[in-house]
Amino acid sequence: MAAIDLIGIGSQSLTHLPPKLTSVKALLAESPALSSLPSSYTFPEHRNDEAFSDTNESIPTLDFSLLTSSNPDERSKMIQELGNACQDWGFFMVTNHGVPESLMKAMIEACRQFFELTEEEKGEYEGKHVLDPIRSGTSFNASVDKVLYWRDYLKIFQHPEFHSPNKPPAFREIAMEYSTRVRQVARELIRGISESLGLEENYIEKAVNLENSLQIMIANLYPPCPQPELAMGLPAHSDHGLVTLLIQNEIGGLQVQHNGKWVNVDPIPNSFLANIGDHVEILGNGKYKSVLHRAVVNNRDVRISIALSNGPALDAAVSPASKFLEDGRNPPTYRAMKYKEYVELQQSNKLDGKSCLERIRNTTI
Ligand SMILES: O=C(O)CCC(=O)C(=O)O
Ligand SMILES: [Fe+2]
Repeated sequence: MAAIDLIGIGSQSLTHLPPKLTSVKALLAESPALSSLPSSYTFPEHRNDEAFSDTNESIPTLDFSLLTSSNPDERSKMIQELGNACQDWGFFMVTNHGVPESLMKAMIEACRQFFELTEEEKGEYEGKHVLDPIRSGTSFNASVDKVLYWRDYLKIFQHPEFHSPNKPPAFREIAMEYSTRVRQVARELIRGISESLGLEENYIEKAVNLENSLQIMIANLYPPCPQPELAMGLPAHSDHGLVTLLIQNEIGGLQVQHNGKWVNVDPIPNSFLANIGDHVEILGNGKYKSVLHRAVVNNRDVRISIALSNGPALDAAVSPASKFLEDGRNPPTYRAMKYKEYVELQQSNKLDGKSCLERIRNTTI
């Protein structure tokens, strides 16, 4: 594979991550003419060997306004569609959600500006424990990842307590408004999902103590990569919460598992890409699957994505709804664990291409 010269001024190759470089951004600032991927980011196995969908399948699109429609027929039709989307894909696009496009763009811009801060400024949030309310870093879990991922991140708790970095100055106000609006969309989706599972509309809300739900903003930066086919932005994983709502700048990179094959997802502008997380899979005792997805990188454009993970309250221990256990004939597939412990379990380990649910699956059945 020919090495690609990112900005065309000669070539330079790095085989090791220099000490003290804490982000992909810093690596590229230090070596702007980097033409080959440092070995610390190179995956030995070839991604192109994996099964790719050869059909033109695309994830379903749901019109959010119909979910909140006062017309009961429209609403029940939409609940049915939501249930089908959860069962067939675990992923769907949400349009007509009512969150202003200008706010979505401002949020992406604020995150871009955060990543532009100096390493020193970002350093305040580095090396933190997984339950610290603000943390930034690189890769997924750089202390245990054998090969580093081509990704820098910022993770901030937005609820039940709101947190924000102090810089850039506009971040706080934009994030406060954005996360509040997204939480409203997430709550409606959670109600719809509850109903689509044949449960009371507010069953999930009560079971997970949604009033005190943990909402985390995860901003991901994927700079252009000299040999993208050898690197990975974020490996296959499922999300730990209930519903994740994702936006991105206009650059694609997300791939979703569907029927055992990878499918590229190109979101339509001004929409959310939604997916269900592990805790919806738990609540339905496996009826809806929390689907594996990953982010690949490219050699041209900076990609920014912002995922808002909406989960149970930290101290809620969620278990399958009794309806799915059918008087004990279907034993629970997962053992109950406090969400706090589950988040710690997922975030403190390597992402190994499997869902964290594998770790709490009951093996005696
Ligand atoms: O960057 C992406 O599109 C995926 C991000 C993601 O899956 C996550 O942050 O959990
Ligand atoms: Fe994810």
